[in-house]
Amino acid sequence: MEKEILEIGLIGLGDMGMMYAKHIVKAGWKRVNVCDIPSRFPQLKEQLKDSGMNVLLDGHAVSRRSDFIIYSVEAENIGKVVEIYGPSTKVDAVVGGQTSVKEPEILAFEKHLPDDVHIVSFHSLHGPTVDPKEQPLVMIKHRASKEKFDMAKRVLSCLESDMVELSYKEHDRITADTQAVTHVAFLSMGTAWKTQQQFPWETPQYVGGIENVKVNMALRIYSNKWHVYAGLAIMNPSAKTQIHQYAQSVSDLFKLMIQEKEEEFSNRVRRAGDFVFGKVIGDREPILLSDLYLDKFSLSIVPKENRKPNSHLSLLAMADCWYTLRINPYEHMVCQTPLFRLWTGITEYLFRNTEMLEEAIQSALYDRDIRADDMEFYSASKGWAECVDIGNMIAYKLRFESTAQFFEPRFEENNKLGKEMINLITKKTHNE
Ligand SMILES: NC(=O)C1=CN([C@@H]2O[C@H](COP(=O)(O)OP(=O)(O)OC[C@H]3O[C@@H](n4cnc5c(N)ncnc54)[C@H](OP(=O)(O)O)[C@@H]3O)[C@@H](O)[C@H]2O)C=CC1
Ligand SMILES: O=C(O)C(=O)Cc1ccc(O)cc1
Repeated sequence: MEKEILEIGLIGLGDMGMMYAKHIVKAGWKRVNVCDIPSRFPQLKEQLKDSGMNVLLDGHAVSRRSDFIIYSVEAENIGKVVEIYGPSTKVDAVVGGQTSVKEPEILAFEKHLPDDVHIVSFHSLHGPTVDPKEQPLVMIKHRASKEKFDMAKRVLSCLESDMVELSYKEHDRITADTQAVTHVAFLSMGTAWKTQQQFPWETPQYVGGIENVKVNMALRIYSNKWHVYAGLAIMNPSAKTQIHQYAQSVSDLFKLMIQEKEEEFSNRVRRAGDFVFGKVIGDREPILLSDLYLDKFSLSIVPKENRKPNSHLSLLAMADCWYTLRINPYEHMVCQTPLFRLWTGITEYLFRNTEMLEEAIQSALYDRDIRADDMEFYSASKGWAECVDIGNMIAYKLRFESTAQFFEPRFEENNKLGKEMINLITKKTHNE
């Protein structure tokens, strides 16, 4: 009955908005009102004429008649868009948003929505091409009665995601670590490869299991829309501290490496490893059982026997950053994205594997070939951290797009492998 009466509205019909709308229609909600910017109205009306969606001209039309309105626009635009359409919200409706960072969204809702509407925000912790089933979905009951919150949960239950209730501040603090820092690490790898005009699949340091994760996930990020990553890094007030520390950890370790200060370097790495992984080893099954699992996801043309050891500066710095900020990544698994899980998985893999860790420390200190790569990685991570710190969206876009262009020819093939890799790691998550 409810599915026939209640009207669900979506403002913003990009990748995520469309994914939500399709699931909601499929679940049997009969009145799903959607819009994108007004200039796309004629094209969307034609394209979606048999979709079961009711395409409307703009956010005013959606807001006036919908009982549950979902904003699914770019984080940098949320303030402006809510300012325009918020005052048209139907009395007693529930309003939510799907942006990746919650503070700007909640502030926009508080500022521009009438007092007689409810606010329930949320965030699917995966991209639009990942099956939402059993992926985390953060639910934020910000200003809502229990009855309205339950209604929002009933509508979103069609995603079959695992709902986690948090406050918006908790959400931003945790995702600064699970998402923003992870992205900076992968973005920096991409920038470093591009600066050297080096394709990692042609390079002997990037052969084998955990290297495949680095290459694949870095390219996966660069194949997506820059505004998603820029928004969640630049607009999240907690992200700056964590990204700054990651770049600082890269810098501190790199300085010790080039000075060949073996004892200090190796003590610092082991201290971080003990703090982050010391207690978990023995207590829980590793995220990645074996890097052999990941061997089949290679883009590499270099035979495995020609592999060269890698210093894994990016992973050593991650552990150092967690240690310095006293962050336990396992406590953040409630907000894990597939990327964060893979990233934590390969870091854990390195630290659990004594031989591999020793090899990484030795190559970090004494392998001069690797220093060139690590120097570029150091400088790329500094550049990304500065860009986020200054908060310049245009600089972020230019940095992002110039590297994306370099890798573009490999996106299609890479994303096929990435999808399989994410399926594998997701299956393992739910077997735990
Ligand atoms: N992509 C991802 O992996 C994930 C993204 N998110 C979040 O979801 C949100 C949407 O991301 P995503 O779908 O990927 O991005 P898209 O760029 O694909 O979609 C955003 C859409 O909003 C539209 N839009 C902008 N202004 C208005 C307006 N005034 N009225 C109506 N529509 C408008 C845009 O239109 P146009 O482009 O024509 O201007 C665009 O179609 C972001 O906040 C992102 O952070 C959350 C989880 C995962
Ligand atoms: O897994 C990741 O971190 C991604 O890159 C996909 C993504 C991007 C933005 C989100 O808000 C949630 C997921």
